[in-house]
Amino acid sequence: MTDSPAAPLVADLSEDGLLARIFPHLPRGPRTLVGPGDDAAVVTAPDGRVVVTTDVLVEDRHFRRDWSTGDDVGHRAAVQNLADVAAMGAVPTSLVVALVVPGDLPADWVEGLARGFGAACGPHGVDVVGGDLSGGPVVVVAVTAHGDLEGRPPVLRSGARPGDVVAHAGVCGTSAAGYAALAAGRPEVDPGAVGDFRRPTSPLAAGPDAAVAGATAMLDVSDGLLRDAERLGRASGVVVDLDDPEVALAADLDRVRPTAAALGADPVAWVLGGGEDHGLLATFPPDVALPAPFRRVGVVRAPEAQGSGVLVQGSVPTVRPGWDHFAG
Ligand SMILES: Nc1ncnc2c1ncn2[C@@H]1O[C@H](COP(=O)(O)OP(=O)(O)OP(=O)(O)O)[C@@H](O)[C@H]1O
Ligand SMILES: Cc1ncc(C[n+]2csc(CCOP(=O)(O)O)c2C)c(N)n1
Ligand SMILES: [Mg+2]
Ligand SMILES: [Mg+2]
Ligand SMILES: [Mg+2]
Repeated sequence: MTDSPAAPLVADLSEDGLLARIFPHLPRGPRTLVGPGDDAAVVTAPDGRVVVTTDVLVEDRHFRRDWSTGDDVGHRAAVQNLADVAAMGAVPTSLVVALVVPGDLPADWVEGLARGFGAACGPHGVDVVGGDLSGGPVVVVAVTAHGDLEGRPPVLRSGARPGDVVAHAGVCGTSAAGYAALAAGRPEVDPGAVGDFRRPTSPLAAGPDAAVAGATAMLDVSDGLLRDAERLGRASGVVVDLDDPEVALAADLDRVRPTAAALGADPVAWVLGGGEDHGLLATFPPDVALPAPFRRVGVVRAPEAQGSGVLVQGSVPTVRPGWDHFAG
């Protein structure tokens, strides 16, 4: 299939030929003054400030080509970057996409990747305004995202104060369940979770909504609830004390429990330590009505003897806290 003329490999095309297959899939709206095709893009920045963030996906580290299509990887790469913009309380506006592909990759895979970006960005009015293309030994997708604070102050990781309510929007543990099902060679155990692993959805509108409601700190949960809550706690110099997960995260636990039972895994470890769901974790002053779909998952406490970080019901968590590329 891969060597038929109808399905060319990347190596059968020129750079310009590959770009010609990518460009038609990229969303383009009125914010973009100069889009793909020139030396750089030009976009509007009405606020006078620009939110900018970058995240990379590496083949066999973040995705496997026998587990995910090009469309899936494009979608995931877009969402994980859009979630970082939303986590600042901003509205995502545009992306640039740097792509490394091996010559033996089917060109259709690259076109699917562009389509995945379009599918994830288009509905949010986010434009893909440019990028870069290189050959290399494995697929690498590096995305830079921009966002608009619409006149509001950014919501940092460092603003949580003792007494604040800790709240989460989105799901916890579903992506980990999907990953585990794929890793066990049993994707049929939970096709929905496998779908969420391949194409996570982030509650992007909840970021600006949290900012408007007065969120004191926020981040997206990319590496696991415990690890990211700990980051927020340390950045703020406080303790994020999560409520009993069996109560606060009952819906997430119920969602993955049958899959965990089928695979002999611990659902609490997935919900507290699984990453790549890209929900938003935020803190709010205690008198604030939580904007939908945020739900309370804990409370902020002053640091005690153990310093800042994360606890579960006042105790040091016992499950693996989440993903770290270099530590266990
Ligand atoms: N190579 C780097 N050079 C400069 N700053 C970096 C580099 N890598 C990460 N950072 C910065 O460190 C901070 C933490 O980065 P990190 O990637 O952990 O956050 P994230 O993108 O929200 O999470 P994740 O990548 O796990 O989804 C960010 O402010 C990021 O810009
Ligand atoms: C093939 C394969 N193996 C393992 C995983 C799990 N995984 C990889 S990176 C990461 C955290 C977020 O990364 P980052 O911090 O870089 O955004 C997680 C949970 C996967 N997705 N695919
Ligand atoms: Mg990052
Ligand atoms: Mg983040
Ligand atoms: Mg990370």
